[in-house]
Amino acid sequence: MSRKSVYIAHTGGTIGMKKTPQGYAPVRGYLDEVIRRMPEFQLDDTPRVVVREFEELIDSSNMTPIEWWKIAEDIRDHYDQFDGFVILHGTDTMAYTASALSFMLEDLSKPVIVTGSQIPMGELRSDGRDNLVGAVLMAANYAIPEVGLFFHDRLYRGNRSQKVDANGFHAFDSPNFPPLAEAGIDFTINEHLLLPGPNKPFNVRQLTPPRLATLSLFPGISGDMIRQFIQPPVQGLILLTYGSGNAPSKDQNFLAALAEANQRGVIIVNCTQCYRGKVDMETYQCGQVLKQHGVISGHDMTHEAALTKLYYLFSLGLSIQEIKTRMQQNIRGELTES
Ligand SMILES: NC(=O)C[C@H](N)C(=O)O
Repeated sequence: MSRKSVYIAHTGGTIGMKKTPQGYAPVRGYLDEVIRRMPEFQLDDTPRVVVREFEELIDSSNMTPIEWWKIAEDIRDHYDQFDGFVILHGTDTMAYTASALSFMLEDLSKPVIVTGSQIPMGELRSDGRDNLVGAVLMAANYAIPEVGLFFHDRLYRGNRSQKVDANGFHAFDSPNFPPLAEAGIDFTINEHLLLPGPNKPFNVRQLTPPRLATLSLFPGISGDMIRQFIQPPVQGLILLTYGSGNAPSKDQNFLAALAEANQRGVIIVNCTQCYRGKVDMETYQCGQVLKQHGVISGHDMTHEAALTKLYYLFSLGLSIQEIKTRMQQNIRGELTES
């Protein structure tokens, strides 16, 4: 059997950072060198890895759809030459990038696994080594036709994942979907959870980012605040609501502001503020009013998935009605249809 090969794209993040007088910052040429020296990659049965460092290494707080496109293009350009792909990325916006890539990489048949670390690779207690080796082995050896996020011994579906701990090593979770795989003494792949492989050739979709916004409800929010927030040119809003999708039902000004935006063609998607569970706008009157004023359900999507899916659907050039319909349907395993 020929040796497997994995392409590693290094975009930045703590994993490749060094201490500077201004705090941790990415350093060019550093991580490539560290990986080259790692004994794990000298073994005969470890996959062959090629590391490509991005021109500008960034803290992932600086990620935008422009960087997502650079990552997607890079995968496209190397797609045929490698068995799998690992994206080294900062943890802060890793779940957004994993979600965005899951939509942008259409008809994916090879693993694309995003990972990073909480402590830089060059430091004694770094979690980067385990995360990198685990991600590379998953990407090389298993038929995972989707975008995953590997962290602290677990592989999560990219568009189901969220950063859940700012300090701990168990920094990610996918609250509404079980892990796709676990790394113990053996790797356990939950094959029944994986997406089916594609029946069309791989394609990469560039996003033409619409003007989107996210707003989290809080006691005391007013209709005027909402109205200001969703002024034109905003085209879509992810509304983070209470519990199973509830909002203040007695504030007519608040509801009118939503209805006006809906009339203008703004797509308002209801996602819960809760860590786990789904939106159901039928259960409570405080949910039903949102539906009556044009808000659509985000079901059990993460906020990251809902936002990046909206970016993606706008980029397909669909009508507002079609976008609303497809937002509420499963397209990449990001949503559980009930
Ligand atoms: N652990 C990390 O990677 C955090 C860093 N600020 C980043 O997201 O780039």
